[in-house]
Amino acid sequence: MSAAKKLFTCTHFEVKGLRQMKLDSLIEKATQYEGNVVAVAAAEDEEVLEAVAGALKKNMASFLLFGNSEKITQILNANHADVASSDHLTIMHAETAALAAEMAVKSVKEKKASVLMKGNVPTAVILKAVLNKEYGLRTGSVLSHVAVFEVPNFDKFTIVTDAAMNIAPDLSQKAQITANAVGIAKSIGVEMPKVAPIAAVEVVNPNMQATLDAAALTQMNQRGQIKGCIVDGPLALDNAVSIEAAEHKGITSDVAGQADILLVPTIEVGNALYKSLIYFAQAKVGAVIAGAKAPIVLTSRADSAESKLYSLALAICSAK
Ligand SMILES: CCCC(=O)SCCNC(=O)CCNC(=O)[C@H](O)C(C)(C)COP(=O)(O)OP(=O)(O)OC[C@H]1O[C@@H](n2cnc3c(N)ncnc32)[C@H](O)[C@@H]1OP(=O)(O)O
Repeated sequence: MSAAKKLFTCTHFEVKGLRQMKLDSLIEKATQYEGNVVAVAAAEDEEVLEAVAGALKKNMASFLLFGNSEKITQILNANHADVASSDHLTIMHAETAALAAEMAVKSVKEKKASVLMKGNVPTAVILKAVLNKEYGLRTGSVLSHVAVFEVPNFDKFTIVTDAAMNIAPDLSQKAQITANAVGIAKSIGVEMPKVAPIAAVEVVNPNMQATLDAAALTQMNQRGQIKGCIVDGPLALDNAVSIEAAEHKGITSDVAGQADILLVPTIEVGNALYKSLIYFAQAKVGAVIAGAKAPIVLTSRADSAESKLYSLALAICSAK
């Protein structure tokens, strides 16, 4: 597949005088890239095909749909007749979901596709295929979940990592998770992301591992071991995202109150933050797994169709 051509850089919208980052801008940006192909593993799923149809209508990418060809065709004809015979859709039959995952992963490995998307296949099955030593998409780095939020009343994207893959990362894994998130941030126009390793407090407490790791990550950043970003922590969530809260605590920091990336210490913190933003703050989100040979969209049934489209757009924007 030819390299995607990047033509579009603006990701801002002017909203009532406020320069606000909108996830819709990622859809617009994704349409400006050329030649992206998304391999969908076990595409026989109404909601996944709704996202595929939405992306096709916006000319975001071409799709290789692996799975039960009869069911895929039936769903497309019944619900998306307008795109069912699109030149940008290819259906490849697979007898089982596991085989569909393997075929989709192999198509990415063979550079026939630039993005992998999960369909009607358990997360563990597709991740096993991704991590397969023979045909998988390992790079030697940690794979991690990166979620980009548009939070009401916040004028920039808030990136949360890792809310869904790494359970209790150690310091080395946190450094790689940071690098993955920095790569995603840059792909959506955040040139020098500010990273806040989150803890319960903003001072080092030897009894709180999150604060020790945060301080070490800060030092690693200052010594050039974590590049392309500014890391400063530990920070509690309030002093990471609110300048007033940071000032109230007397924190002097390039990151406090302005964090682009919230690096959470464990999956529980990240998952609760992720879901709080959606359910309490009505935030919108797009997310990918980064760190593999290609970005991976792991949709879940709870995701809205809009969120699946944002995730696809994010994956396309970050595909190399
Ligand atoms: C945010 C909204 C969406 C959600 O709520 S999602 C729900 C919450 N998420 C989850 O439940 C998933 C949590 N994570 C997990 O269960 C596991 O870590 C995960 C991803 C399934 C992997 O676990 P296992 O399959 O048991 O893997 P394992 O530990 O036995 O390792 C097998 C080989 O894979 C490697 N591996 C595992 N995780 C990796 C990673 N993140 N990056 C890179 N490599 C990774 C691991 O090193 C091992 O390699 P090797 O065979 O020793 O060479």
